[in-house]
Amino acid sequence: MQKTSYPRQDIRVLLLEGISESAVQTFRAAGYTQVEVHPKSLPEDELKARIADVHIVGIRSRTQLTAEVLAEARRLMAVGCFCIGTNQVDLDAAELAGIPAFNAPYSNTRSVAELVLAEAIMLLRGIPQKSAQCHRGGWSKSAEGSHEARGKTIGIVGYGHIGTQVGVLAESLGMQVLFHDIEAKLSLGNARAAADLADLLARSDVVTLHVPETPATRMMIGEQQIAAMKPGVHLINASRGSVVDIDALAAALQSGHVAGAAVDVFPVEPKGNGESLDSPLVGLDNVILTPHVGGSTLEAQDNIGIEVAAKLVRYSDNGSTLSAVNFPEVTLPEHEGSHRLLHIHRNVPGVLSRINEVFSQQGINIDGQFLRTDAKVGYVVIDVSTGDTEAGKLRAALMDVPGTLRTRVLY
Ligand SMILES: NC(=O)C1=CN([C@@H]2O[C@H](COP(=O)(O)OP(=O)(O)OC[C@H]3O[C@@H](n4cnc5c(N)ncnc54)[C@H](O)[C@@H]3O)[C@@H](O)[C@H]2O)C=CC1
Ligand SMILES: O=C(O)CCC(=O)C(=O)O
Repeated sequence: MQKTSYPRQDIRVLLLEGISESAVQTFRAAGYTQVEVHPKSLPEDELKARIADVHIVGIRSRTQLTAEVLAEARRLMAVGCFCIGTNQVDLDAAELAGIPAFNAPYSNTRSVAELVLAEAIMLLRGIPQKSAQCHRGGWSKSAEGSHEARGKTIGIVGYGHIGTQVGVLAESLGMQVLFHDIEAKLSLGNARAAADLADLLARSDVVTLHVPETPATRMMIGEQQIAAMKPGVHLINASRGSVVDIDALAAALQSGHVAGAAVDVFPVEPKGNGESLDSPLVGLDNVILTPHVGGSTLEAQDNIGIEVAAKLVRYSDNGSTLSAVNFPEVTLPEHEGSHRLLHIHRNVPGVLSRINEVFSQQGINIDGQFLRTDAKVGYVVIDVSTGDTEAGKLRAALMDVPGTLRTRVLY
């Protein structure tokens, strides 16, 4: 069990992977002066050493916060994923260490959708091959293999925030929109749900993937699914590299069954700028390769910086876990004039009554109490009107309650 109650200027924030300056400004404006920024992810050994000393860590998609790394994070109180995907964090391990993780679920949605639509047009026109030929001194002016987007069918796998935006933009070009999702989804515009994935694959001229990385989406597009697509189909993957069998895709691009592809995410991505991409797709003229930049626009990064930093500040200052991805969500009022005790514990019977006993034994009246639980963890927030010494004593007693994972006092 860790001690994690500090004044703001003692809270150390580590931001990795070139997180936007807007995040730094958001922390500073809130009184957090110890903000360290790194342009890249850190090698695992260095990450373990650095994470041991910080209270808040901010990452993007490259840093793997595994259970092993989190075990070194003795002081860590919150994780910020300055992106949409949170598959790079062992969310269960973080929760059981009493560490909520926050992300930005919408701030780069539009950026990904715009890139995907642009790529669909480029692929339908055969522009990647034509551009590559021109770069090599070739000149092949021909309409062969070039098509308008208008009237073609785009099949969207994963009709969530990004998928629906892609659908709306594609319809504005006159495309037919088909989608497949595991959840029942409201169709926007004239989009239609496919009967199933196989139906979508058989009917689409362009297939675009917008699912999260889960056990069910790993390799969901393999040799068999690619074979089930129309000959001459185009495939776009800006979701996660694990979703597509990259060797099967490379073979289908070489055979021409898949006419073109745009790939932004890879099973193994370089650790930083300057390292090269190792992929069977490298060197294929009919492939647009991008270095995981679907969400990398200045607009998106600026918004993500503000959004995630504000969530982290709110949790640190106030205890609110609204929109945490792995934690019971509590929206809390301000606590001016009172001390706020945060108690995170394993969700087992009897903990709450032991917590309340601590207050009655010390003769302290509770001003307000908030509780949320999920299957693994309970999160109790208790406001009391006491001095610093009494709050410290209460916290010490709360730390001894069996099942306690973490406590904090907000002054
Ligand atoms: N290339 C990039 O830079 C970026 C990539 N992403 C990736 O895009 C993913 C999607 O983002 P959002 O649309 O915001 O997420 P979202 O959660 O709004 O939508 C995902 C959709 O996929 C559906 N889904 C989940 N499992 C499925 C399955 N097995 N089959 C069919 N549908 C399934 C969900 O029901 C949901 O509707 C993120 O999880 C992230 O991995 C997100 C942002 C930027
Ligand atoms: O911009 C990034 O680093 C990651 C973008 C991404 O893949 C996401 O938001 O899930």
